[in-house]
Amino acid sequence: MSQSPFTLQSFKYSDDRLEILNQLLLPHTIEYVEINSVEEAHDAIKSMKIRGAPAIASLAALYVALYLKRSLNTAPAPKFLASTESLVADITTILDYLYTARPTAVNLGAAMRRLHQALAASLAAAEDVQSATRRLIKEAEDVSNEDVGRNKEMARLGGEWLIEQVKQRGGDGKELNVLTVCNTGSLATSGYGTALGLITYLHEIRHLDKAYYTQTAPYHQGSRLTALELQTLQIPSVMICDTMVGSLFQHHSIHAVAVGADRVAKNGDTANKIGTYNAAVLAARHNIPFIVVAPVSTVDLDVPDGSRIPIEHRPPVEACIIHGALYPGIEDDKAQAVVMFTPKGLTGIYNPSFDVTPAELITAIVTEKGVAVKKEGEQQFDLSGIV
Ligand SMILES: CSC[C@H]1O[C@H](OP(=O)(O)O)[C@H](O)[C@@H]1O
Repeated sequence: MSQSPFTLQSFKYSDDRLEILNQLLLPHTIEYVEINSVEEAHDAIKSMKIRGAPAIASLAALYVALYLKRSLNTAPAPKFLASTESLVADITTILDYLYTARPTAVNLGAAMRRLHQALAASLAAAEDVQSATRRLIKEAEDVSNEDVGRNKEMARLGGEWLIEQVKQRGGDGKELNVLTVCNTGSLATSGYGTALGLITYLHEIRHLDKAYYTQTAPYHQGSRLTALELQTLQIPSVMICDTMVGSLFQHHSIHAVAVGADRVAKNGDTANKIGTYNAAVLAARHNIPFIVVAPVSTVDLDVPDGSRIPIEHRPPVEACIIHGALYPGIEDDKAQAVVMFTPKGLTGIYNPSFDVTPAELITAIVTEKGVAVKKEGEQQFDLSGIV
């Protein structure tokens, strides 16, 4: 259950065990860490040992499932399993705590809300505590189980849409070059990925020439994580520094930019990894389609536009350090290093983790339900029909 067939799995889950791949140690060290308490789950998300909007939602939900399964197997039963009401009280505290781990990615909030709703349904149906617990375990596991299937669907829909777009622009739709930002692959999801899933799909159907990706400072999701995923999948790829997007567009034929999302507002404004907005501005300047690929659960109809999306600011020190391995000697796991490349004691550091790309710069928003485009002459999307 919830075991991904992919080489790089952001987590492993079984009936009595939940482990995450510590992404702070990638790409040089593959180390899975057990998650055994709500504090460890919260810390893993907050410290970005696990990251990526869908992956953190899955991890939080699976922690709840694990906690409940272990509790059912404990003798004597823990006090909170005395009644459905005490179950609701206990789990509500856990859900509300996990929800605070990271603020921008709406998937985490949506997953926690989904589990709140399962509890409410159990109360409304006057279910006994055993039934309510089993309902909640299933709902929590479904959060993760549903992810891979929908990722494959949006990858296919987005890939086919792009091929058609390129043909309409006079190309043959083959040998496509696609730029992406950050990491949106198996490491950011329960498997296959969103924007990186689209790129993988194009590769699988032999329509991809190369995947380009930005290093994505300061956490370096591109150079540490996307690089590893593309290498593992043997997808031809080229890494660029974040500052090179304009140069890439001037000197190479790039057919699309495909990115993931942490939250998409009702009008299509999209919060994604810092640097996404830069790429979108440059894509518009070069008339390159800019595609957002994200599950429906990333669309937040309660937020009318991007100005209302909460933007996480990471600790300043994270913009001053790089995780890696000592060079030379990168074959040695013990050579893991965190290097500070700014003067000690530096102050005045701006470190937002996300930016918001306005809908007017986005060509298409791809979800598992379809490809949304703006109506002729309009600057905003109407996403009300897809959620
Ligand atoms: C598959 S969506 C991944 C999404 O998460 C990233 O953020 P972070 O690494 O900070 O969790 C980024 O914005 C990606 O698009």
